[in-house]
Amino acid sequence: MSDILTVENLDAFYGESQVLFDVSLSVDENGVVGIFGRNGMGKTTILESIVNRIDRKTGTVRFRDRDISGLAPHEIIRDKIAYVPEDREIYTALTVRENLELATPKGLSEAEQEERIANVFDRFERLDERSAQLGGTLSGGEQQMLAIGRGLVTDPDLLLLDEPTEGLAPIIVDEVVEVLDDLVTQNRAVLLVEQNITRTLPLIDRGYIIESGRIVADGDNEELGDEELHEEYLTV
Ligand SMILES: Nc1ncnc2c1ncn2[C@@H]1O[C@H](COP(=O)(O)OP(=O)(O)OP(=O)(O)O)[C@@H](O)[C@H]1O
Repeated sequence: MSDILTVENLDAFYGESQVLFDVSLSVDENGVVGIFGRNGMGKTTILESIVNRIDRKTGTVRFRDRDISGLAPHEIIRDKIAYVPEDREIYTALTVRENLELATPKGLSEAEQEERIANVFDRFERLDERSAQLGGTLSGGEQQMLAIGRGLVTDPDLLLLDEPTEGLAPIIVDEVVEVLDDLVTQNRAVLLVEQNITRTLPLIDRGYIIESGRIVADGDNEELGDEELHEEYLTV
């Protein structure tokens, strides 16, 4: 199967300090790929490099056959990549519906925009019930759903998700995992960054483990289920 995303020999820096070293990875069309690692290992920086939100990087990022390494973040998003960052970046003073409206691409007819939003409400009943509620008053799990919903209204071919289960109570993690499980059965590719390998490993087809900015292991979800790998690279 062909790749939707190919990252080759990526190095990334914050100022003088290098945080990614020769990272190469790929996501196949409709594939679900995970990147796992402890805090501060460089997972977010990989996603930020893909959407070019990083000051200094070298290496190549290709979306399908196109080199997108030099594109501005908004051009990358227009290229049908949605990025759901770790801090969710929802508008706390706007309602759920307004958050979704703002994320819907310009240039669609009103009917098309409405359809995109209706699709999100169909998928996330909790958001539908709270459509007039302010973003800042949602629970952590609901905010995560809204952040994912904001990605989905762009109808992306590739969804980049940064730690969607982070900071959520176990019962809410269950709900978010259910949402992700549903998402990954659709015709779109997902690149998921997580510390929580136990809960999210069943969702992925393939994955990578990162340690101090370097990929140290990769494999299918059975191979990445190895306890020794978890001990060495993931247990805190
Ligand atoms: N804006 C920044 N300026 C300087 N250093 C940074 C910046 N952002 C991240 N770093 C550093 O880069 C390294 C990788 O951080 P990154 O956020 O990519 O890790 P992570 O694996 O996503 O961890 P976390 O789960 O904590 O977000 C860390 O050492 C971090 O301190």
